[in-house]
Amino acid sequence: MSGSAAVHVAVGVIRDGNGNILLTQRAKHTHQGGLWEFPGGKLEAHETVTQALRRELQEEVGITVQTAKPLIKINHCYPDLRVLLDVWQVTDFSGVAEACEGQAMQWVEPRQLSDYAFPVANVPIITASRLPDRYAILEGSSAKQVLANLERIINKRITMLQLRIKSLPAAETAAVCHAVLANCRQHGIQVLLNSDLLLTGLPADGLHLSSRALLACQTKPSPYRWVAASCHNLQELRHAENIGADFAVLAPILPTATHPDAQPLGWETMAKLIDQVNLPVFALGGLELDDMDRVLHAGAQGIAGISAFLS
Ligand SMILES: Nc1nc2c([nH]c(=O)n2[C@H]2C[C@H](O)[C@@H](COP(=O)(O)OP(=O)(O)OP(=O)(O)O)O2)c(=O)[nH]1
Ligand SMILES: [Mg+2]
Repeated sequence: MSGSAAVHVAVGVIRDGNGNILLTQRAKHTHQGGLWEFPGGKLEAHETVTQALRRELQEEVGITVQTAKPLIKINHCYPDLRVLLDVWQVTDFSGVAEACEGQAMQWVEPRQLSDYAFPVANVPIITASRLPDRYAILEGSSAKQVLANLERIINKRITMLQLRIKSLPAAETAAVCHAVLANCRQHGIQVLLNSDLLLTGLPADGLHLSSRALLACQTKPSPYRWVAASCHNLQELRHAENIGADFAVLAPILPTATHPDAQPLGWETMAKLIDQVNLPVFALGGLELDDMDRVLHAGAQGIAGISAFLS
């Protein structure tokens, strides 16, 4: 199968006003029959992906797409078929969803997606649909500064952050981590601890591997709700994918004052790298929130940043 051209499929992760996601069940006799899916279907000749998305979602679930943004692209080789799943997040639509082809249909909370049996190619789509489009990196050169930065991040309505404290004495680091975790819990922010922190027993939501820690892992560290990894090139991205990391952060995309010596990847290389892995990837380095649209269209999950969320 690997030699034949991939079947290009437009797929919609459709959300209602409460954040629930629409699932339908594939007909028994079809490819991957009986499994649950995000509605969508194959591009017809001369159709763009957004045209196909619009047509398929009208045909299958009777809705008219008003706003959609790219979520993730998955290249997957089934034993009998190679597919390119071009997944879009539908954030606004008109009409009431109905099962136009007699298929089973459900609105499902993101955390309940794991209760449904999907085609194997869908694993990173499910992860992507549970992740935000902004991932903050919380740092600071003193306890006071870390907490002040957290305050600004909270005001930006961030829902996920990486805690990366490098330069504080051990006792102060532990105290600050506890304070950050308590504050984040209160505000519904998920916290991933950077692997360099070397603190055990903290009630965090996940682990963020430095690229060095990533390359030292042969399997996904457990038990963590989220495992993320810092990557700078294709080798690291592939390694993150191979060990089953949930997502990666790719850097630096643009020149940045924090890493003046690092060679930026640029937009084109970033898009090419992301295209080669089936993994949600946040773009980091010199980006601002205004770049979000361009970042999403380059294939990324969203923007990661230190200063991007501090203004
Ligand atoms: N729509 C959709 N297709 C998926 C998902 N995951 C996954 O592996 N696929 C695969 C199954 C199929 O091989 C292909 C989608 O084809 P399809 O059967 O939906 O195509 P279609 O709606 O145009 O159907 P048809 O006209 O050929 O009957 O992609 C998913 O979440 N949604
Ligand atoms: Mg279909």
